[in-house]
Amino acid sequence: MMALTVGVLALQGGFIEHIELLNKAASSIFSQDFAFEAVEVRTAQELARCDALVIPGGESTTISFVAQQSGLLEPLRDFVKVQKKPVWGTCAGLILLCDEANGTKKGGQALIGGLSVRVHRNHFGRQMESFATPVDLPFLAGEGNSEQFPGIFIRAPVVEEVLPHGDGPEVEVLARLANRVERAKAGLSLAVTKGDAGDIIAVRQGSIMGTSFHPELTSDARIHSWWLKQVIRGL
Ligand SMILES: NC(=O)CC[C@H](N)C(=O)O
Repeated sequence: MMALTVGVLALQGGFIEHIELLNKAASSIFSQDFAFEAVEVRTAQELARCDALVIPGGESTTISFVAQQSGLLEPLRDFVKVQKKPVWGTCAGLILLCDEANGTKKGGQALIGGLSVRVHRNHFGRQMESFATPVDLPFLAGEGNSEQFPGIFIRAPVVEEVLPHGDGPEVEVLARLANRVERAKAGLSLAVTKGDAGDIIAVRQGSIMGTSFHPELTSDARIHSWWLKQVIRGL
C-alpha cells in the first residue's frame, strides 16, 4: 500500500488550516487505498515520522523562538538541508526557510535556511497594509482550473534577491506579483506594488518551496494538490 505522511509545523500560526487543505487535496488526488496522513508536528519524534513538511504563516520570530526553546530547530535544519525532504513554507514559513532575512534585528531570529535567497520581511508594510489580490501562478496550469489564485498577503515577505546557490540546485522563480502596468490594465489597485519589476512571491529550490501569501486561508486547494503531486513524484 502506498503511504504518505505530511507534517505541518504546529508551534504557532495557521497549521490547522493547512491540515484541512492538505486533507481536501489528498481526497481528490489519492485513491481510497492510499494511506495519506496530515499530522501536527511539535517534537523531533513527530518530525521524524514525516515524509514532507509544511511550515505555516504566522509570526516567524515566534515560530523560531518556540522551535529553539523546544529543541526543534536543529532537527528542522536536518530535515530540510541534510535529509532534503520536501518542505513548503507559506509567509512566515517562507521567511524561516530563507538563508537571509532583511527586516530582522541582528541576532533576533534564527532561521532554518535552505533557500539561497534573501527575503524582505513585512515588505508591504504593517498589518493595516495587508491585502488580497488575484495572482497568476503559472505552475498551476495542470490543476484543471485556469483562474487566478486568491492571494492573501498579511504582513507578507517577498524574495528581494536570489543569492549564489553554490553547488545546490537553481532557484526557480515560480511567480511574481503583477507589476504596475499589468495591474493598471487589469483594473487592480496600484496601492500594493512598490516597484515595476513584479515582486517575487513564489520560489522553489530543489526540495524547498516558499510562497509569500497564505493559500491556507482560502478554500482553494490547488497549490496543496500541486505540491502533494510534486512530493509523490520525488519519493
Ligand atoms: N502572515 C505572516 O506569516 C506574516 C509574517 C511576518 N511578517 C513575519 O515576519 O513572521
